[in-house]
Amino acid sequence: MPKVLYDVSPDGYAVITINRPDKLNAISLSVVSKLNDILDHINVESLKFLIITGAGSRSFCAGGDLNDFHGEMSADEAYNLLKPMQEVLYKLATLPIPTIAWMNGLARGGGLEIASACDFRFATNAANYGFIQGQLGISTGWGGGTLLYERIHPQQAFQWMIEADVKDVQELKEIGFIQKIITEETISSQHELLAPFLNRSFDQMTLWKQQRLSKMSLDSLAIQMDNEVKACSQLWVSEEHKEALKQFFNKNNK
Ligand SMILES: CC[C@@H](C(=O)O)C(=O)SCCNC(=O)CCNC(=O)[C@H](O)C(C)(C)COP(=O)(O)OP(=O)(O)OC[C@H]1O[C@@H](n2cnc3c(N)ncnc32)[C@H](O)[C@@H]1OP(=O)(O)O
Repeated sequence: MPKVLYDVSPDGYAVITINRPDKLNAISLSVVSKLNDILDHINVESLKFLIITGAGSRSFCAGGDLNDFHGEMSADEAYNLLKPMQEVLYKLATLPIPTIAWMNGLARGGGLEIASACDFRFATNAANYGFIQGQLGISTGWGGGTLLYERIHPQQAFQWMIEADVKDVQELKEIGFIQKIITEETISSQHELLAPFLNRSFDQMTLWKQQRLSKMSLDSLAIQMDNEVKACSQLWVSEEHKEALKQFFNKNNK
């Protein structure tokens, strides 16, 4: 099965599905390349909005695949490893149509960076969500910290990064990270959460997205996201990060 699925609905929206449910939809390097390819070829003129989700009911995305995103390397090598996914997130964040992260299950680390790249986040109440990079001795490596500051109050973003805790949907709602709680997970044109998006015209959706993007300084966004990758690359080689990876692999007997 393809690791990323792309489906276009006749009702005028598209769905990207990260399709590695047995690995909690962790982002491998091959997933990065497929996401990049899809975003480069989306026919935005024929779409009202784009959804990104994860396959299965357990996980939206457990972050970077630690089998691919690890190993003895220099800070420069870590930068080269992280940078392509940062570029994917920049493309997602600046797509000319609205985007929704359909958080069908848990999210960790880079999974929340993907969600932060989207304009809207709808999350299931049956899971929990953590910007846990702080626990791993690193910072956000794909530019998602910069994006988080665009989505919620800076004080809340700052605190979440430092505390690196796992939150439930009520907490996410309180800090304004998610807009809706999903109780019926299947994505369909009949879903009540999608009705307001489907009832608007193509031109309305594009215009409102343009308006939203005009409130962000895109050049500065690109620079800040790149700086974030550089900063994470420096932490990548720290003993704290190596120790955190060792614990994951010990637990999973890898
Ligand atoms: C690298 C980029 C960086 C960034 O820029 O932000 C990050 O994304 S850092 C964050 C990376 N992600 C994590 O650290 C989360 C790792 N996963 C977990 O801690 C746990 O899986 C879980 C999310 C707490 C769920 O635990 P549990 O219910 O016990 O499930 P398992 O651990 O058994 O996982 C099932 C299955 O999935 C594999 N898996 C899960 N997460 C990843 C991952 N990030 N990379 C690779 N593989 C992952 C896990 O190994 C299991 O596979 P099998 O052993 O083959 O069954």
